[in-house]
Amino acid sequence: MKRLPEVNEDFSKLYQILLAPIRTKLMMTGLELKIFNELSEFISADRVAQAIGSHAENTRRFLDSLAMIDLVEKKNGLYRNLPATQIFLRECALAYLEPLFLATQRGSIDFLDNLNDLIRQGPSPISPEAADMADESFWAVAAEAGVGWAVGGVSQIITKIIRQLPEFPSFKKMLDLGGGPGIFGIAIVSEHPSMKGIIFDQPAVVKVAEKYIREYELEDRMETMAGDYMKDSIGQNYDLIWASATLNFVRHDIDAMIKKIYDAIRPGGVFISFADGMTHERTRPDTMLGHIGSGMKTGTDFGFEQGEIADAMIRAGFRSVRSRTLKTPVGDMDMDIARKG
Ligand SMILES: C[S@@+](CC[C@H](N)C(=O)[O-])C[C@H]1O[C@@H](n2cnc3c(N)ncnc32)[C@H](O)[C@@H]1O
Repeated sequence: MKRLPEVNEDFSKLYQILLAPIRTKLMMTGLELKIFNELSEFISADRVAQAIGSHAENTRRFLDSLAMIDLVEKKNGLYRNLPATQIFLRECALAYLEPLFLATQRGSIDFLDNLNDLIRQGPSPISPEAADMADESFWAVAAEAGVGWAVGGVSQIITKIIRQLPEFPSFKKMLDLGGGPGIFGIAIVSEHPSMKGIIFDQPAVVKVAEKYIREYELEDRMETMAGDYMKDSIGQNYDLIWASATLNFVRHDIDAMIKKIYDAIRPGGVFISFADGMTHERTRPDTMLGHIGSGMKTGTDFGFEQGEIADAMIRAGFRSVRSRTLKTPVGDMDMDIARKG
């Protein structure tokens, strides 16, 4: 008789990894069908099917699966959005995440379609992805997609910290460097009674920021500046420079960029960087998985290691740097607060 092998490990984590794409497919299909728009109140599968013009039985099966992955709840045969679904996945929601999720799917998940080839052969010498990232219109689309991550909770996390800085009441002028849609700059300026703000980004991108400045009725206090922050002037005499998820693009020349930021800040001013800070030999946080595909395709490692930016701030001459890791819905991010003497 042959005995069964002895098994002391549990493979449930492996099975969850296997099922993960099903979860993604279900949520993204729910968004595509706009099914969450119908589920603000408890409703039957038949009525949902009528509303979206779908097959009744398969709609019921689909709704059951959405309940399995905790996007909706089911009670007495009726379905309703759970709170996060109601806030983030309904089309009319203020913090609607579909554009962000679609961009992430394209840039992080679809990028892995040829993973086997990428691992065997390395990046292609002519990488359309690298060309995309060098194209400002790519970033204009990314700016629209990025609104959800800033509006959907991250702005609230960062403004809570910034408004408590002892210097905050005396701030007169801030710069949101590489600000994309400018939501963080808008959120910070909105916390202050009089501070003015400038959103700096590439020409096509600041058009998106201008739209949001108008939407949040801050035209009298906010403006944009277009250019390449490595080559062009970024202005001067700022009390606060805020740079979120952007210094990655100048990681290769971080000292020059941070010196430029240092010079643009008035004495006593503050520079805050908000960026990834990888740990455990570049294996944490796992949310950096989103960058695996672009890294392999373009042959670049954009991700910062924890402390890399803080060290560059000290080298540039900042008097002090305080760093903290913040939990955000898209993973841990490091905030480095540097003060100029
Ligand atoms: C990932 S997005 C971050 C946008 C925004 N700060 C946020 O956190 O949502 C990076 C932004 O940096 C901008 N950027 C990258 N390199 C730049 C450069 N050399 N000059 C100006 N903007 C740049 C891009 O156009 C893009 O809007």
